[in-house]
Amino acid sequence: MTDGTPARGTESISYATVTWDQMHRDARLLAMELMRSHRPFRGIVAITRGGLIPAAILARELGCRLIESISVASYEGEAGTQRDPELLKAAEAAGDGEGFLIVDDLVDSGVTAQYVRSLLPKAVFACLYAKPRGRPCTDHFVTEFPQDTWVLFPWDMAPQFIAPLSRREEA
Ligand SMILES: O=P(O)(O)OC[C@H]1O[C@H](OP(=O)(O)OP(=O)(O)O)[C@H](O)[C@@H]1O
Ligand code: HPA
Ligand SMILES: [Mg+2]
Repeated sequence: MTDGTPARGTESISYATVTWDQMHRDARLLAMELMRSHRPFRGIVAITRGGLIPAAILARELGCRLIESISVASYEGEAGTQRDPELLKAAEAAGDGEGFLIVDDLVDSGVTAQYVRSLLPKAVFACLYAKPRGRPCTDHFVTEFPQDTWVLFPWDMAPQFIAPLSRREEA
């Protein structure tokens, strides 16, 4: 797309918006599920950049103070085409992942999750949102979106003035 709006592939795509409030609520729901189903985690590994905000909320709720990060790049360009994941920074403090929780904002194709899991095979993986193809790659998630829907996160949006219908030339 010429305006920079992301679209994976050439197929038509719908958009779903996620607000800060919604993300916060979903992260708290995820924290409740994780508290119910796991022993306390030694630490959290946030997948940058999208995983950083959910990781901060989960760390607060779960009482985790050891936060590691892992940086992986796989999407590029305005069209958002995906290439093989490239490791920009490893999660050295997490070893093989034993006792750690890996956190990301969403799983789409599952490529990022699969790659990070291969590096930290003993960690639990959690994210807020999942699309059908990525769903098997996560142990926990809160909400599913259709595969052909692009999720617009709050950091990708800004409130904008919009003219009333009566003032729009082509209303
Ligand atoms: O399941 P996948 O198809 O691999 O897609 C999911 C990944 O894509 C996005 O990150 P992106 O690589 O765009 O980088 P960012 O987090 O830095 O925005 C998102 O935050 C996930 O990490
Ligand atoms: O739907 C999405 N939204 C934002 N970033 C993404 N990265 C992969 N899929 C998505
Ligand atoms: Mg990401």
